[in-house]
Amino acid sequence: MAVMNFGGVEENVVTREEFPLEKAREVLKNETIAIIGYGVQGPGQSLNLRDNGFNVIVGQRKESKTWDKAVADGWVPGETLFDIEEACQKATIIQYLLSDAAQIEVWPTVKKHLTPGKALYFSHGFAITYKERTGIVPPADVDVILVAPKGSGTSLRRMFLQGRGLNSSYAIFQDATGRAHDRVVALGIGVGSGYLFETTFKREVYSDLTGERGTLMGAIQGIFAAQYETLRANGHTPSEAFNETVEELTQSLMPLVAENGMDWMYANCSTTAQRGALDWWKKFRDASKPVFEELYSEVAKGNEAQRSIDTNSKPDYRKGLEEELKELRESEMWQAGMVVRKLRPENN
Ligand SMILES: NC(=O)C1=CN([C@@H]2O[C@H](COP(=O)(O)OP(=O)(O)OC[C@H]3O[C@@H](n4cnc5c(N)ncnc54)[C@H](O)[C@@H]3O)[C@@H](O)[C@H]2O)C=CC1
Ligand SMILES: CC(=O)[C@](C)(O)C(=O)O
Ligand SMILES: [Mg+2]
Ligand SMILES: [Mg+2]
Repeated sequence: MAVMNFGGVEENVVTREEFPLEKAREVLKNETIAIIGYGVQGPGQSLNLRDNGFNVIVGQRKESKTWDKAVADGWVPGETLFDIEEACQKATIIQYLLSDAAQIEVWPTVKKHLTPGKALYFSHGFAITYKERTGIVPPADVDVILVAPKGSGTSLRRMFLQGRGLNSSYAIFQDATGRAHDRVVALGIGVGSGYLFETTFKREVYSDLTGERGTLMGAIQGIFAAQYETLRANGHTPSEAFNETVEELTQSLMPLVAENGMDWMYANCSTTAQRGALDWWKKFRDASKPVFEELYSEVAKGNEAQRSIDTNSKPDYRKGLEEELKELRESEMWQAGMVVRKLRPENN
C-alpha cells in the first residue's frame, strides 16, 4: 500500500507497481472466479480477467440476449459459461454483477452456494449498505469484498485493450478467511484497474449515487439543456447552440482538462474567456450547491436506492428506461448532436 498525498490529504492507494499482475495471479491461482451477469460490467471484468490469465467462468441466464453475447465473446457453454446457479456452485469467488435490482431477486440462489471460505464480490456498495431494503445479508464465514471501477464496463474493456487502466475503489466488508485483502486487491488489478483507492461499502455507494445523478450524468445533462435552450430561445441555430454547449466541450476542452487540469484548459483559452469563466464559475457553484446537498441527503436517507429498487424490479423496467432514453435522443439538442458527430471529418 502506498501513501500518496492528494492535494494535501494523505490516502492509501494500491498501484500496479507494488501489486503487479504476477502477484495477483499468484494470489488467485487456486480460485475459480465466476462472473454472474453479463450486462455492462460483466463483459468488461470477465474479459479483462481472462486476458490477464485468471481462471474465469461466466454465469448468465440461458436464452437471453446476453447469453448469446457471452457465446460471441468466446465463453463456451458447459466449459466456461453456465447458468447462474451452476456457476455459483463451481466458484470460489462469486463476482455478483447483476443489476442492483436483480441482485435482490437472485440472492437466494447465490446465498445457497456461499459455502465457508468463498468470497462474494460486488462492484457497488448498494446491496450491503441498503441491506434492510435489499435483504442481502451474506453468511459470516465468507469474505465480502468490493472493487468498483469508476466508469462504464465498456470503458474498462476499451482502456484495457489500449494498454490503459480505469481507476477503481476497493473495500472489505467482511474478512472471514484472513485473505480478503489479498483477494480484493488481486481482483482489482486483474479486472484492469489503473490504481485502486480504499473506501467502504457505504462511502462507495453514497459517492457513486451522488456522482452519477450529479456531474457525471444528471447534472451535466441538466446544465447542457439549460444553456442550449437559452441559446435557442435567443435565436441561435441548433448547430451553433450544440457546438457551443457540447461539441466544443467533449472534443476540444475536456481533453485538455483530462490531460492537465482545469487551469491548463483555461490557460489555453483566450484571456477574454478566462476572465469570464473565472468570474462566473462560483455563481454556478452556488446555484447548484443546494441541489447537490438535497441529492446527497436523498442518497443517505436511502430514498434514491428505494426508487431504483422499485422501478428497476418491474418486469418491463428496460422498456421504460428505453422510452426515456429515446425521448432524450429525439430531443432537438441530441438530434443536432447526431448531425454534428456525422460531420466530424474522422467519421466520413
Ligand atoms: N454499468 C456499469 O458500467 C457499472 C456498474 N456497476 C455496478 O455493477 C453491477 C452490475 O451492473 P451492470 O453491469 O450495469 O448490470 P446490468 O444492468 O447490465 O445487468 C447485468 C446482468 O443482469 C442480468 N439480469 C437482469 N435481471 C435479471 C434477473 N432478474 N435474473 C437474472 N439475471 C438478470 C442481465 O441479463 C444482465 O446480464 C451493479 O452493482 C452496478 O451498480 C459499477 C460500476 C459501473
Ligand atoms: C459507470 C458508473 O460508474 C456508474 C455511472 O456509477 C454506473 O453505471 O452505475
Ligand atoms: Mg460509478
Ligand atoms: Mg453507479
